[in-house]
Amino acid sequence: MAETIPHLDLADFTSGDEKARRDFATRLVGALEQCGFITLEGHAVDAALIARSYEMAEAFFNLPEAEKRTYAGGLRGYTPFGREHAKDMTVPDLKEFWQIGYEAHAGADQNVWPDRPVDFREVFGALFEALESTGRQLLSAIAIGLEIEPEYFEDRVPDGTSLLRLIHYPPVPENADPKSVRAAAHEDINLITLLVAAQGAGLEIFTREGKWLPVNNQPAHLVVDTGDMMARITNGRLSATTHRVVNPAGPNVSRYSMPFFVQPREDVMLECLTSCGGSGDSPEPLTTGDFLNQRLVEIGLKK
Ligand SMILES: O=C(O)CCC(=O)C(=O)O
Ligand SMILES: [Fe+2]
Repeated sequence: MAETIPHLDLADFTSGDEKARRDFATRLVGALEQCGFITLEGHAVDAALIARSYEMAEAFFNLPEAEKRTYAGGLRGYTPFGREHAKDMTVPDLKEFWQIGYEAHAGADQNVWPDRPVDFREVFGALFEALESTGRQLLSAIAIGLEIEPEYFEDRVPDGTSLLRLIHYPPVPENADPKSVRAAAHEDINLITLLVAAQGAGLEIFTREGKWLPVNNQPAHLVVDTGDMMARITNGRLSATTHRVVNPAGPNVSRYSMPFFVQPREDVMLECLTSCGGSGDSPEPLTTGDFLNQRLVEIGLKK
């Protein structure tokens, strides 16, 4: 892999003719195969909405700890500092976060909304919608690039378990365990992640050449990567690239980021795609719900 992350323009897919769409799909799958990460322009997530979302996230995380904790306890809503850890890590990540899912999702996990700041629901409802529609376009391009039915993901993802996560990494506390970092090395769990460019450096990916490469993308671009569910259904063709968020090298200030984790409905089988089989050693099919439960226990979010 080159020492830069491949960059694509989604407008080639959303506004292009048939050939441009197919080219985009081929380039997207190729870039994800080679690097596991891309940066993306030409998407539907408006720069003003991103700026407003960061203001809103900052206002929420500035609320008193006791107030934030009234929204804790489930997968959606608030997760306090020091709860989640990367798989196989003993020390927690240095972050707190808030999660939002599909309003129409059936089942126990339902959205919660804080009383303050006002407009929180409106702003993050709009951000969820913009990321959700961009995610659907990317999945449809991936389906075309993988030569499966273009509607494959469209039939499995809407109203499912996808989550928008608003993360606050506070200044690193003086008494933090020296081994803990903002986000320890991990692979994402889901099909794809759309990451709204963080304010401030810190994200690094582990390249296929075995080096940590900082991600320095422009604020208006999204960072997109593939997770373990995608690796599983493509039998490793689109593998999940390890990444981390390192502690600040300069001033010890807060960092905010907003990943949108795209994943299917609970009952959807994670089984090898017809175009990716053949080696005879593809992973056992498993439901999305079972896979998620297993991973949420491993990272300390479920007992
Ligand atoms: O904060 C970031 O830039 C990345 C966060 C991340 O990798 C994750 O939440 O899975
Ligand atoms: Fe991640």
